[in-house]
Amino acid sequence: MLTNTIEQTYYVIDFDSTFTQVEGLDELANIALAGNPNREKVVQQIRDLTDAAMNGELSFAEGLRQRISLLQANRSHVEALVDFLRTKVSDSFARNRAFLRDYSEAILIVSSGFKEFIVPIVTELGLKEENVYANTFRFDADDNIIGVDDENVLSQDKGKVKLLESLALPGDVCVIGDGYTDYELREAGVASRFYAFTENVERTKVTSVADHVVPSLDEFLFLNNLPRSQSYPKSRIKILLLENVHPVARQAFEEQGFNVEFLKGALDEDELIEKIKDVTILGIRSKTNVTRRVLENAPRLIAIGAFCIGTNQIDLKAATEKGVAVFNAPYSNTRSVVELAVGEMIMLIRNVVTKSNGMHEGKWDKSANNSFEVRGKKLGLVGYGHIGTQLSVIGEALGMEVYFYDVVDKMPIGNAKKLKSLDDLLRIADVVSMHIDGRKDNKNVIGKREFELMKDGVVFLNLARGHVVEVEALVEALKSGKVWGAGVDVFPYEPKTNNEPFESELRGLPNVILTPHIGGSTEEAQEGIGHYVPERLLEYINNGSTTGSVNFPEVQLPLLKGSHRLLHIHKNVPGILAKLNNIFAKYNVNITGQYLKTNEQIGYVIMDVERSYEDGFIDEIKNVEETIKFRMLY
Ligand SMILES: NC(=O)C1=CN([C@@H]2O[C@H](COP(=O)(O)OP(=O)(O)OC[C@H]3O[C@@H](n4cnc5c(N)ncnc54)[C@H](O)[C@@H]3O)[C@@H](O)[C@H]2O)C=CC1
Ligand SMILES: O=C(O)CCC(=O)C(=O)O
Repeated sequence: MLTNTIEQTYYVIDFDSTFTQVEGLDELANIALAGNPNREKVVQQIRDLTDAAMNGELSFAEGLRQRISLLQANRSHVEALVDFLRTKVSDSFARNRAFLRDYSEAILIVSSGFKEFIVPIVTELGLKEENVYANTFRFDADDNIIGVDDENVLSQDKGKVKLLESLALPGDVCVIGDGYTDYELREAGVASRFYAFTENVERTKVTSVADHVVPSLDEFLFLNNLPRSQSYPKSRIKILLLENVHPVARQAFEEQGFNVEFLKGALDEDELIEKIKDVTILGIRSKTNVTRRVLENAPRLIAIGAFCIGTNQIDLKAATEKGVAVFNAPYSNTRSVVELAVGEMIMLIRNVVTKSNGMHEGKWDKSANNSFEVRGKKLGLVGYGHIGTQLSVIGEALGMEVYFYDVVDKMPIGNAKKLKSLDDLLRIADVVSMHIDGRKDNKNVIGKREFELMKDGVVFLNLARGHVVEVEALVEALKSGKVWGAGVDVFPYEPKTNNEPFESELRGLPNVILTPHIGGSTEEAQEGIGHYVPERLLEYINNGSTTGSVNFPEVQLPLLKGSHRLLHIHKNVPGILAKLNNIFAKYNVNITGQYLKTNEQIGYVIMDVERSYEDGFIDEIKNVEETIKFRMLY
């Protein structure tokens, strides 16, 4: 019985598919009918009856009667059900057990399920047995379930309404549930608000009549300013994933309760500006340009994940100025690019492309003319980073002499030879392969002059970025025979989606392999990237760590335990830490951990503080003049 008579708020919470992820009776049938050849059919019949009752399409009492008669369950099945339900408590309820415990006086479980399985589950999370209102089974002498307690109003139509009327709770009542019978409490006036709970199941008939739709208990607690385990509900954090990133990425975010939008193609600047307004995390590959204009229209954006190596499509300077951390996958597709380059090089030197094209036109040209081995040839790598060095190793294993040129002094791997200038490399190589990054300065690194320096009949590969090679010059060099064959994977303009046609002067030229920017597009690479980038982003969102960021100072933070973590990103000018520390002193806030890292543009200060502090403290921190972004985690 409720003993609390003070005017207060009562939280009436449904059990099946709200407190737990599943419907108790459906699962009981599943357990009881194990081994029965008709199990699937009967369980489905029970599910249909549950759904019809939850949607308000079938009288509740009739639905319950029919379900019980289909069950064929006994007491031991109920015990097995309790064990199963322990593993099926809704995630947001499990993580908010402190709220359940601290508000247990005010929380009522009102369910048309059964006390035999509800009470053990909810009391383990701190609720009170006397606050559970539900049906009870009737058993026969052999412990078989033969019916329900018909006297209990909850086994009748409008049972929840009748119960709440009889309780006459002395305060405001709000209801959280996934079924129409939960809404009926609001409709009947015994509750002032109905929150449709959609973490496990979403019924349009129910959500359409709700005062609020809450995808998790966190959202409910946030809306009602109640104590909660998450400072900000994840369901409110929008993640926009573009360019068909691997499904494991989407799953990683959804599993943690984030609100994910997934698009197959890229967006142009205006489309992205429209979409990004309420986005907190953006995921892209190489085709979406994140310009300063885009960033200026992204007030909530805290991080960008480039699901690839290159980050030249992102205005990194503007991102840093706006306090947006950028992460990439620096080596997950390295091997895929290298393998494609090796394959293309062999096909071109061996003259396979021309022969294959000829065969498709009916030409049988069996001859060794212009077909060579790669063994003993000189491989010239422009750019000796992750990809260049991998290709260096494989080139050597194929018996090639490897030469490289890099703007940075790099250690040669194996017997590779470092050359002092690009010109030296172009003069010596039989195969020139581009592996430099896509920074702006690298526009047209290879143009007419550079092709002229190359050996006659050179093989040329560009799997780096389209703009590093002047396409007209390459076309001319191919037509003149200076370049014998080319493999091109990247282009100055690339179609945004697979529906857009590909236009290029390179189309139709013989001995040219054209691929649609798929150097990194293998199942292995994409899955690897799909795991790697979300891990970095989630560490940043949940913990503040910036490991692997390409534009933020790197900070690897300990897990947050018990404190509040303040994350302050500011312009890197002298005196900010002193200003922050003065505010801490003024409010007498105890700091349990403090970390600071800077780069040329920004400073990133992380402060772990004890949970209790006066109003005004956080506002003062946010209002420090040089603040770019501020976040708080707990
Ligand atoms: N086709 C595709 O699908 C893929 C293309 N890429 C492209 O390949 C590029 C290289 O990738 P990684 O090797 O992982 O990058 P990395 O950053 O490890 O290596 C790039 C190297 O190029 C050097 N470099 C830059 N500009 C140069 C110049 N003008 N002359 C000589 N050296 C220069 C750098 O010092 C660095 O050593 C990426 O930036 C990306 O644009 C990467 C993955 C897939
Ligand atoms: O797979 C992609 O979309 C882009 C691959 C790429 O160019 C990169 O990783 O830099």
